[in-house]
Amino acid sequence: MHDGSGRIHVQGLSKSFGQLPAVQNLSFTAHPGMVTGFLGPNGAGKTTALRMILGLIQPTSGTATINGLPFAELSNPAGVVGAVLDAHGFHPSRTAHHHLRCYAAAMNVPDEQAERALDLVGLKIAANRKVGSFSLGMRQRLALATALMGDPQILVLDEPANGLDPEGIAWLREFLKAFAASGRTVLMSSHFLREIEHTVDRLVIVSHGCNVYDGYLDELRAEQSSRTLVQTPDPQQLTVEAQDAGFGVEYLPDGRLAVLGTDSQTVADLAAARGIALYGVQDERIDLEHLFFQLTHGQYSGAQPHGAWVPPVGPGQQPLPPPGQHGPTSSGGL
Ligand SMILES: Nc1ncnc2c1ncn2[C@@H]1O[C@H](COP(=O)(O)OP(=O)(O)OP(=O)(O)O)[C@@H](O)[C@H]1O
Repeated sequence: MHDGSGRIHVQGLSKSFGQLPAVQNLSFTAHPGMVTGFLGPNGAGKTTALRMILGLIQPTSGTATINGLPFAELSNPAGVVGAVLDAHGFHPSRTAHHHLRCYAAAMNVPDEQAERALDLVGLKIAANRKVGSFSLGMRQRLALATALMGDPQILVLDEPANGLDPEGIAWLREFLKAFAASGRTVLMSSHFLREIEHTVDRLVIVSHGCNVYDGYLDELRAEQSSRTLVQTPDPQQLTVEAQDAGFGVEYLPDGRLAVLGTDSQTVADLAAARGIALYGVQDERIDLEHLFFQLTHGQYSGAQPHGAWVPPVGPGQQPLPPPGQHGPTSSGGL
């Protein structure tokens, strides 16, 4: 159990490469005891921001601190932060075990840490195989094992699910949740919301280098207007009752009613109390993927829906405001 002090704090962080503003005025905090997802389309600036947090590149302006200090000033960096930015670059003829023992020597930690780390990431069975024969998913696990060698307080992971099969993704999810539940901190990037939506507690969404959302995933869901879709032989009466109860109502082309801002139980209770028959009632699932597309204002090429959904913001129009108080944290535009 860690003491809960592992905190990453990013304040007004910016980085330009020549004329290109890769990261613009980025601010957020990754808290202990939580998995924070750092989400954005390709090229949104995630890796650049993570590299600044880890002291690998200098910001153009702003600060990134870990436990209140820039990474370079941490007295025991491997014991504070374990990072995976890239699952390549292993020596192909070294075994996984040999690779980790080299790290153990470099980090001045006991060799047993190598076995422990391999065990933690489920690679013990491949400990004596040469890394050159590893799949991308196995390399991801080995990279994670390397990051865990110092028994760090904080994990910083750039696209850790890349190359993992569904079983590997499920394993990673449980691993990271357990890591955070022990009072430690996870900051993980992804460009694919569905991949991390069951893993993260908080979300920082970036687009074109700027924050467009910073808050809890549950709040993001809750702030979206929800609808309950209802099939009834008496839509007019249900409309009157729903409106009297303060809910908006829309008529759908298929004959159903959409009752706005409530849930199926409330609508069913309302109908039952007034003796209105219902043939079907269903909460509309909030499609976070569409929401992500909306927030990133079309920068997210991977979220292009299958021809059915049209982004709510057209060229030249103002972007829709992000939800609630977690709205735009930068005026840099979506
Ligand atoms: N060293 C560099 N020199 C010049 N431009 C760079 C450099 N590193 C990143 N960039 C540019 O900065 C922008 C942000 O890149 P970055 O890799 O941080 O995005 P990302 O969100 O991590 O994307 P991806 O999901 O594709 O990895 C991109 O336009 C990229 O081409």
